[in-house]
Amino acid sequence: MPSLGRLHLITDTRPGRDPLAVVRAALSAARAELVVQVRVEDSATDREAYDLARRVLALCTSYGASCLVNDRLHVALAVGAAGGHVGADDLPVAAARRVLGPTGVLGATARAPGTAGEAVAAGASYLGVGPCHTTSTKTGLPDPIGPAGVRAVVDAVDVPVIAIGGVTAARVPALRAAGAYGVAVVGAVSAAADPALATAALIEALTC
Ligand SMILES: Cc1ncc(COP(=O)(O)OP(=O)(O)O)c(N)n1
Ligand SMILES: Cc1nc(C(=O)O)sc1CCOP(=O)(O)O
Ligand SMILES: [Mg+2]
Repeated sequence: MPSLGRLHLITDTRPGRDPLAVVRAALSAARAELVVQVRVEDSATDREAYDLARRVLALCTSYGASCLVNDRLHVALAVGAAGGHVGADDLPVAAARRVLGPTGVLGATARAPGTAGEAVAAGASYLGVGPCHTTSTKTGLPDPIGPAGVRAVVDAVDVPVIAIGGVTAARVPALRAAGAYGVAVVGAVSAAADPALATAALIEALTC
């Protein structure tokens, strides 16, 4: 399995966004250090998800970066992405592992040590852990767990923990100190005035 990048950019496909332009800008700054997770609205069709994933994968490939697909593992397989990410409303982790096979990158959402351990035992190769801070990108989430919540999961598992939810470059040091291997962001890059500059700041915070 290839080594996992530390900065995961999740596509923002809410109305009025231009996810491909943001991905291009982020790749120009982070290059092979970036993982792009293609995430579409639940209302998007499989064809829309497939078309976006195909385009994102082509961009990632030209920079040596990895591409994952959120939720829709058949789309991940169809485009030839490196893997996918599942959460509580998606395929169970063990089923997702069967779909992706033994070498696919499989992320699973975990919010507490118990479920984190179960996800790893079922075949997750990394965990998305959060929400670390308040986010305006997704509704219906539990209260933020903060760096201490991330630390609790890190201490329980032996796979990389990717902290998610309200992550900014300024918040990265505390998350790293809590043991996070990397971070996943939507707004910190997608809503930035200069997405390339925002990506560079996140990479600097993750690698300094
Ligand atoms: C890296 C990472 N962590 C968590 C999530 C959230 O996944 P999930 O809980 O399935 O929620 P949706 O993103 O599908 O709404 C993620 N996508 N990536
Ligand atoms: C898609 C998603 N999942 C989360 C979780 O905690 O499971 S938080 C989140 C949104 C992350 O966006 P932003 O970086 O703009 O806060
Ligand atoms: Mg999901």
